[in-house]
Amino acid sequence: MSLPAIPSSIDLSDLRLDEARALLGSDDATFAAMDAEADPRAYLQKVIDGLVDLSLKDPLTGLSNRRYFNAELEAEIDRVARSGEAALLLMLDIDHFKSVNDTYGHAAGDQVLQAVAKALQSCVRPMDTLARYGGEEFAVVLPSCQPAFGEVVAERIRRTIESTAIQISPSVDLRVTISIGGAFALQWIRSTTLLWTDRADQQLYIAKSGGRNRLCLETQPESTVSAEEKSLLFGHLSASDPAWIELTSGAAMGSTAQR
Ligand SMILES: Nc1nc2c(ncn2[C@@H]2O[C@H](COP(=O)(O)OP(=O)(O)OP(=O)(O)O)[C@@H](O)[C@H]2O)c(=O)[nH]1
Repeated sequence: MSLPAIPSSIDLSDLRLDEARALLGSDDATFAAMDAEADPRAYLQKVIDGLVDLSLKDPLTGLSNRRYFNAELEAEIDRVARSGEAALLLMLDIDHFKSVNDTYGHAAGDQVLQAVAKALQSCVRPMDTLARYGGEEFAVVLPSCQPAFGEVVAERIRRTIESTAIQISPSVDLRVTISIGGAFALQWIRSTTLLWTDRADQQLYIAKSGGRNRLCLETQPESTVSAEEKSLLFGHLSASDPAWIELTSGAAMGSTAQR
């Protein structure tokens, strides 16, 4: 098999199917017989890494893509249903982005998307998942996020974007704003990614129609688990047990809505 020159990074659009099939079909003896300089194993590994990246990341911004984000959201729903911890989903949409494209061109629009993605990354914790959700819309899920903290983070994001100068040419710096809608996970209840994102999207809609460059967070929904259900779930704990005190306190069940 003749191997292509081994590039330092793989552009998957250059990969020919017969080459990929030959590499995948190679056994150890074939690899051993190949020119050591060409290092087909490294090439194959780069192809695999490239395919994994492609399936999980948005190529323009390098953020997680929607597919990966939805899987993370699903996992967070599961975690919240089991632990009752607070978790916040934020949907973020650049304001009047069409006019950036219309005025400065699509390439400049792409630069703005990349700059916004970078700025957003600087505002979130490593444990948060940030994604390009589509077009000019981003999403972030924040595990272990109490309402007061969520509001602070969302406001920090809004201000960071507003104050970021984006250089699209040597003489043009742009500034854009972002609208943010947020919704907390339903604690102790297994919801769906669709219902959760719908609730956050409704808040985003309110932020947009309220004038843009603002955030709207849904108040944390009351837990629908009654005191009786709680005692069935955690009845094995005594009332003086610290775990019971934590579980039945407002902080654990998120019964108060803070804005
Ligand atoms: N440059 C660039 N533009 C994109 C990309 N994806 C979507 N868009 C553009 O994003 C724009 C979205 O426009 P609208 O949905 O009208 O929203 P908007 O102008 O931001 O207005 P509001 O959201 O209501 O504030 C459209 O012009 C799309 O072409 C992309 O990958 N690159």
